[in-house]
Amino acid sequence: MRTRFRGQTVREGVLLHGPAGWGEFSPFPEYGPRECARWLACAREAAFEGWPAPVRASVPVNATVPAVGPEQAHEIVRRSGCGTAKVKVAERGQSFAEDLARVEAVRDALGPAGKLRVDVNGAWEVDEAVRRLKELDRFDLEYVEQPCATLAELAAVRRACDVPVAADESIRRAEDPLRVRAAEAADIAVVKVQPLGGVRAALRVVEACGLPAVVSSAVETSVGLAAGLALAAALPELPYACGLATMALLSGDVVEDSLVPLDGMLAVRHPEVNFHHLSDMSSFQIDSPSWLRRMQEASL
Ligand SMILES: O=C(O)CCC(=O)c1ccccc1C(=O)O
Ligand SMILES: [Mg+2]
Repeated sequence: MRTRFRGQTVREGVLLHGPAGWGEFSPFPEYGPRECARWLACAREAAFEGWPAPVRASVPVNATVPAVGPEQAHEIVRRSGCGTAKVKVAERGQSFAEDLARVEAVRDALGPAGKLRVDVNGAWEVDEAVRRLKELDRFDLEYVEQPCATLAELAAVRRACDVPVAADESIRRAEDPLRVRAAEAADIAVVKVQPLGGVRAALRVVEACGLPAVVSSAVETSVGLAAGLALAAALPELPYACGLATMALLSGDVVEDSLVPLDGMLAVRHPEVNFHHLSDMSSFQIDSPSWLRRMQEASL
């Protein structure tokens, strides 16, 4: 990876090939077999079934800004060509002053017409969230993603402030979407295809949830991103830019023609792995026995 993201600097996973094309199985290191079963179902769907028909040929995407300094944040947004940016805030070990400086730099790079959202990854208490969102909203927030950890806290933030609330971590398990709706905890659902078990499973989650959806990546290669793109392409409504411009966070890819946006849009496609690309790069290393074990355990 180019910069640390979610505390990680290396991204690992398995690529599957089947009659429908390539699939990616790349659960984060801390995920156990039960959770990994859904990630594997997503890869299997990509390789063996393929995806539902798209209703659009391209998808608007946001630039993703990790918890970097303001100059770097400005540069990331400027180079992305995207009119929407999502900024990570509340990174462990950083101050709120650093968040403000990063968000200010991103607003400057976007200009007044750009859309700017922040992602807290559940790190704030309710009072803290309400106070900080009031301050951050001087940079005009489109929404805040997962300001607090629990549904009750999300609902409290939503009642107390004007910034729309998106649920991300609260959507990950199949039984959660209905509870998000019942708790009136969010205005928007962030959906990721691997943790939800594939494109069809994620479409069902969005339908059950009844909220506008933002498709976001788990920082995959172009093979994994293609599944998220297929979901975004198949959703009946897509009112927000999606978090699928994350190839910019990785230092390498496994396909020739990477899924990177042009003028803030990703063209819908399912790219093929390029073997030359893989074998040419000494930077691609993987511990195969441990990944085979993870796949087997996820299949039980
Ligand atoms: O949504 C985006 O812009 C990019 C994806 C992203 O932020 C993300 C990627 C991997 C794991 C968690 C998250 C997250 O949204 O919290
Ligand atoms: Mg998030």
